Amino acid sequence: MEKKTLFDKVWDAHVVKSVPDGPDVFFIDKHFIHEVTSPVAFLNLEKRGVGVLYPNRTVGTPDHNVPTIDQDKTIKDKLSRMQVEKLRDNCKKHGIELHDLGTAHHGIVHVIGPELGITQPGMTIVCGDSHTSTHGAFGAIAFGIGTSEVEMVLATQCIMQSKPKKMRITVDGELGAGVTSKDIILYIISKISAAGATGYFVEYAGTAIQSLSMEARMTICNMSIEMGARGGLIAPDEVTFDYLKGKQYAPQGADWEAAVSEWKLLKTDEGATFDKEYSFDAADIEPMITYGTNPGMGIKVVGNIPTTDGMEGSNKKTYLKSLDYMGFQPGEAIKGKKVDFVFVGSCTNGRIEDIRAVAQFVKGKKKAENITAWIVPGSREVEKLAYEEGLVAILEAAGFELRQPGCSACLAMNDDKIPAGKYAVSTSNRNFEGRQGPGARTMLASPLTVAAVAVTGEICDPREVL
Ligand SMILES: CC(C)[C@H](C(=O)O)[C@@H](O)C(=O)O
Ligand code: SF4
Repeated sequence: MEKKTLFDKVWDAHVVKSVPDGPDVFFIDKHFIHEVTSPVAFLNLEKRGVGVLYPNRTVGTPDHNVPTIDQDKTIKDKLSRMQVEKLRDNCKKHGIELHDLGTAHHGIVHVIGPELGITQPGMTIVCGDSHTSTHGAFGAIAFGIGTSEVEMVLATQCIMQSKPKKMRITVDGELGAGVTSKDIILYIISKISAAGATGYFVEYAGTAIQSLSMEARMTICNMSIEMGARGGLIAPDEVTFDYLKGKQYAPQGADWEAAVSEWKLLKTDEGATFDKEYSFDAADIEPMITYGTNPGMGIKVVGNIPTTDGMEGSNKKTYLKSLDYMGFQPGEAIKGKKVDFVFVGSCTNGRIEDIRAVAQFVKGKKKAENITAWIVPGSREVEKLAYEEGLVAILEAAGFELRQPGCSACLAMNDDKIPAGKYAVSTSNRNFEGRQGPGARTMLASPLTVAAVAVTGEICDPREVL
């Protein structure tokens, strides 16, 4: 029998029609929409007089540009208000489920999908958003699409897709103390570069990956896109099933049993081949931080910023430009650099385990005076748990400011902007120039490292801060 990878199995099960030498017509099980990339798609449908084919396969939430204070009041920013209102109108008109601002399951689209059990193994999932790759943690094929494809999915529940190449990244062994899944993915990207997986769909495998919780797996799949991959996925296992069991949209009763036995088949066959393979040893991974302006520019927190040795021409120029933006010199240590802001949130690390990790670390401590510390839960559910578990009290006592759910300072489309020239250590996924505000300098790290930085006020090794 033909040996198949997990990716092949899910892909092949969703091809409606194979077009010789052309892209496949590909069926989409679930479609998430948010306020930024859906309005034009709906507008075009309207112009064409076309409806939404399967409204119950689409779920919406406003997340990108919503304010994170006073969410019960009218949104002040005009563009944001218009986009959120458009999303509301479009969902209402087409009978699409919407988790609106202030409702129990509002939040970042990639946080609420898994939380509600909408995201399930073996599914195909799309959203007009690159970090749709997050959902791959469940053994789903999940990827971002453009607005014209959003329109196509709304109208037909299908898109045209050429099958990407397949890559497997295996991480075996045990993680050291203070090393988290965020460090794994920052490490991988630093090794293979921000373009290293371009054209591939990545399967993450190995004992270090299997040992992770669902939330930690989501952090890894989330950042697949930051190394150029179309998406990333992890074979579902007992951890996945335990996470999903009893969730609102997960199958129930006899359907649950049937689903789990199907899901258990979703793994790469022994002997199946990949177009490219990488292997890493978990023991080599230490707490990581980025020093530059793409997520591949990462080093261990105890490391030095690379020198320009061996770099030439435009590469060297781009590298120095990036360091100049960050205000860093080649060869210097990153530890001890003063920081102004910390941001805990986003679809990478804005889930309850992340907030627990930060709260546990800062309990009984105070943030440093030079630090402004923002904590933005990924969803209302996360916010609720953070209150119930007493985490908010701990964080506020330490001097953190809690905001309401949304993308917030991850991309600073709302008022949550880091001022120009200031340094932010952030649990999010992108450190591009101006990402967190014009002129803002972003350094990506794990929630644990961010917590340690909040307390010391400078780049530090969380393993050394008691
Ligand atoms: C606004 C949206 C289209 C964008 C994306 O696709 O990822 C955003 O979520 C981001 O993280 O940059
Ligand atoms: S939290 Fe950040 S990365 Fe995630 S969807 Fe929002 S803007 Fe994009």
